[in-house]
Amino acid sequence: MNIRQIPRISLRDFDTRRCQIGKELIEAAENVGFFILVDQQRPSKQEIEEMFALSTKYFALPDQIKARYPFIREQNSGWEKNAQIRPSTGVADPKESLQLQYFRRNKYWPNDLSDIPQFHQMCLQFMESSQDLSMKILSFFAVALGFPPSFFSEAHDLSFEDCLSTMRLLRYHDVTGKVSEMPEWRAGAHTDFDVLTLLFQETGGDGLEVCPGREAHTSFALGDKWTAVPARTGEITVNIGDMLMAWSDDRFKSLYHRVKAPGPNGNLKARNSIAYFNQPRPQVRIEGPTGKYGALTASQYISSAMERYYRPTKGPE
Ligand SMILES: O=C(O)CCC(=O)C(=O)O
Ligand SMILES: [Fe+2]
Repeated sequence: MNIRQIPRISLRDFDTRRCQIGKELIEAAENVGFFILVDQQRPSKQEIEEMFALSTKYFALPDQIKARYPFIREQNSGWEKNAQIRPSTGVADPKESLQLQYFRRNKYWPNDLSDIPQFHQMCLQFMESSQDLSMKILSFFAVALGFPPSFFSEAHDLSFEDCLSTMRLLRYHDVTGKVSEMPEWRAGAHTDFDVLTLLFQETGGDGLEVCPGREAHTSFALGDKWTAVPARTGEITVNIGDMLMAWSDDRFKSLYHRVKAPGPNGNLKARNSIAYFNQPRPQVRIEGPTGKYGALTASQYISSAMERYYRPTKGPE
């Protein structure tokens, strides 16, 4: 398979067009694994712009302040800078990021940012609207797999104390004057280990590329045919993660993706993105309808994936 086009799916008039939207989502999940949502009600373009403005303010804070909540691997929470070494490249992504897990919001989020007092509240709201949209999408996938429509909403219920869904604010460094010293990739090739990722990009921040052709969630399938995914503020790039590929017995595809660094004539300014990773509650059993793979709990799946994903991660700098 050699995709040249990432499907664009309009969510306009969601309630009256449910059937058509569901068909398009399932087709995109089966045949591609990446798609772009447009015309969604929430998170609205304005909410997304406000979130990017908040993220820019956060990353502009001095490193000593951000380092008060350092990345802790066991908790998949906190701030890192130049510390995530992707196994595919062996070098650290030139970026900084902050991971916020919904259920750890009281202890592990920066709740003391005097320059950005609205930080906690805005992140919370953005996660909640990302959650609602994710569950709408996942209800179609649940039915397609023969599960009840609420199957994934129950597995990802944010009202429980332990739901692992995570938002990640990302900022890839400004490379003005430094192009020749920078690694080729802003984010090295990887798959996401969650169930479903919503990725928010900003116009001007191109570089995301995907590699089609992965047949099993256990395989690497790193080909050499990469397709660019355009970055436009207000649209939402969605991709299937490894856990959903496993849960669907490999029917829905979790693709390798990466972020290419700009060349000398590209946009050298910092690139922001925001990811919302849907991860189920730890004791949920991941087992597909045909039983192709043995059942694992989400907690077991995430621990082994974190090991692969972050194996060589350095401590915070
Ligand atoms: O920044 C991007 O566009 C992609 C980020 C990503 O793939 C990730 O954090 O898993
Ligand atoms: Fe990713």
